[in-house]
Amino acid sequence: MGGAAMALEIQALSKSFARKNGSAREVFRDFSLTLGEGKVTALLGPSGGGKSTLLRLIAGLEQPTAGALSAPARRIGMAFQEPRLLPWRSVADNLRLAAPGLSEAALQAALAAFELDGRGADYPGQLSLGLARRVALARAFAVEPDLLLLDEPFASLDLGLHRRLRALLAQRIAARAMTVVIATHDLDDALLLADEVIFLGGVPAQVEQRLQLDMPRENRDENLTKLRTLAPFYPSSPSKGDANSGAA
Ligand SMILES: Nc1ncnc2c1ncn2[C@@H]1O[C@H](COP(=O)(O)OP(=O)(O)OP(=O)(O)O)[C@@H](O)[C@H]1O
Repeated sequence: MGGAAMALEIQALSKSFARKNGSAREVFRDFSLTLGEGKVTALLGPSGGGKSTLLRLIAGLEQPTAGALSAPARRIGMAFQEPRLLPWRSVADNLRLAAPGLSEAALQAALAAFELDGRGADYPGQLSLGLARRVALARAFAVEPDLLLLDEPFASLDLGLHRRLRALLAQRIAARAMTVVIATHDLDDALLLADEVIFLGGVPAQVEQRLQLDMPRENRDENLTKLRTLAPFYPSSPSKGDANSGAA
């Protein structure tokens, strides 16, 4: 296991969508990026900038218009912007369907990791958005991924829930060796979770900046104000001005 091993190589990738008027929306043109094995990468950028599209391309859910993505054969765990649980299946069955062969002990551990003890028999319709997001994350981990793709995993949660879930995710990331890509527009998410932050911008999207974060993850909460100064060009999320990100 070499430190320089590549988890994912994106070479000269282009992706366009057809607009209703027939013109093309060019999301990526000749876009190249290499992500390191076992690293946590945050993709940061404005809404509509191409983050979800890039995750979907990496996952193989979308095909590039041109260019190539090379990734070793791997198990992919993914949590989408919307939790996308199967509504007619219990929480436990949602996990079992994603991870066939999941033992009962592993199922319970996956639920417990996201504070879902006792929720296995619930149905998605009974869950708040915060709980549904926890289930979506537990499901992504249940597959024991070596590539974990997370698209705005805390979107639309109030600040307290956002922080709590982020802290739980940080614990799970620390506990398992895997390559992680998190799309977010929240600078604090990136600063608290990532080994590297990739700032995307422009149309078509380009890498505007790359920021390596060497500080141990467990020390970042108390240093968040300092960490934010590493990206003075990127606005902190409104309503998240205080330094205490509440990992407790
Ligand atoms: N299936 C699609 N058909 C047409 N256009 C699409 C499709 N998917 C994405 N787009 C367009 O591609 C652009 C990038 O969208 P994308 O969802 O990747 O951005 P994003 O950075 O993830 O934004 P957000 O945070 O709002 O999800 C947008 O202009 C979007 O309208």
